[in-house]
Amino acid sequence: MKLALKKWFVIVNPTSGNNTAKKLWPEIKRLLTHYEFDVDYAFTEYERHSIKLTHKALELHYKNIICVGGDGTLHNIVNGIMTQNYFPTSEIYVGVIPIGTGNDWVRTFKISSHIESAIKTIKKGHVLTQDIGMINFITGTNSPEYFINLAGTGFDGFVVSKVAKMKYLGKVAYLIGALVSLFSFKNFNSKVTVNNENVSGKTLMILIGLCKYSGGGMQLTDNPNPFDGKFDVSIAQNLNKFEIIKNIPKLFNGKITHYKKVKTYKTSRLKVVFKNTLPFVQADGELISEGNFEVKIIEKAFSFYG
Ligand SMILES: Nc1ncnc2c1ncn2[C@@H]1O[C@H](COP(=O)(O)OP(=O)(O)OP(=O)(O)O)[C@@H](O)[C@H]1O
Repeated sequence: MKLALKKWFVIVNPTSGNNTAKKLWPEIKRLLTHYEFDVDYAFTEYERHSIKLTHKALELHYKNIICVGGDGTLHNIVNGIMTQNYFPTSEIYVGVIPIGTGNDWVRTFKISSHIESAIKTIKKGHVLTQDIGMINFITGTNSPEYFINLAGTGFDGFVVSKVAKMKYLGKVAYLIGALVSLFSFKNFNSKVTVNNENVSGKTLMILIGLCKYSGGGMQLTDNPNPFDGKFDVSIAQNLNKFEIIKNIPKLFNGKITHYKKVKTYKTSRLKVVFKNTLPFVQADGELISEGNFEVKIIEKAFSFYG
């Protein structure tokens, strides 16, 4: 078997950032060579292909992976890392060259969206190891889904389903997606079990955060720390359309968590049970499924250059 410990495997999602990754790849490759990275690479050919490419890279003993794409590509690489048995997950090192629409995860760590600066960050070789979230659906046969940034359900998942069709608009797609969703989304009934407390009733959305930003720069959880072994959870209760519109600036400046109908928690696990309707569940901006679920933290599971 090929031993590739000092080589880098680059996973390129050509569709990221409205297909800009494909156009930028020759320049990225040139810069990687300039900074003396010894790379092999593969383009993703279909949705979630990064999971399989990650498995393949690890099978070939590449422990250094570079993600060229957005939050969705990184999410899939994380799911590839968490579902393999070749190496302990924290001993696999990921570098990110952000070419997405939202690029939310990198904002927390101030990894630049400028290609050469992002490559320099990887070259510096400074490794951080953060916590990962694991979602298990209680009903159905879904295998666990892992997330690195933020998972959510309700209005949040509904917006993600709308945004998927409008990413050609760029970062503003998230805000427009939220406004469009206002007219069709209905609050749902849920019971959230968190820190031995049951929070029941009409709910707008439930957010489970590890890092600070989502939805193209929104700050929806109170004070997330990806290294403290805890999620920052926000439960937005029965907000009406007027209250949502009034609070739009607070979605971006982080003050939404201070609103009277938003409850916040720090916890390492929680359970969400729905009554009647089953809203979409999203993880790192990717729609994953519907249904009752449990979430727990896996401490210090993901290592990256930052
Ligand atoms: N070859 C492909 N064809 C179609 N979809 C793909 C392909 N490769 C990957 N994907 C899917 O593309 C989706 C979006 O990728 P990604 O999130 O990286 O870009 P983005 O949406 O522009 O960025 P962001 O999530 O930061 O806004 C992912 O769900 C991934 O599964």
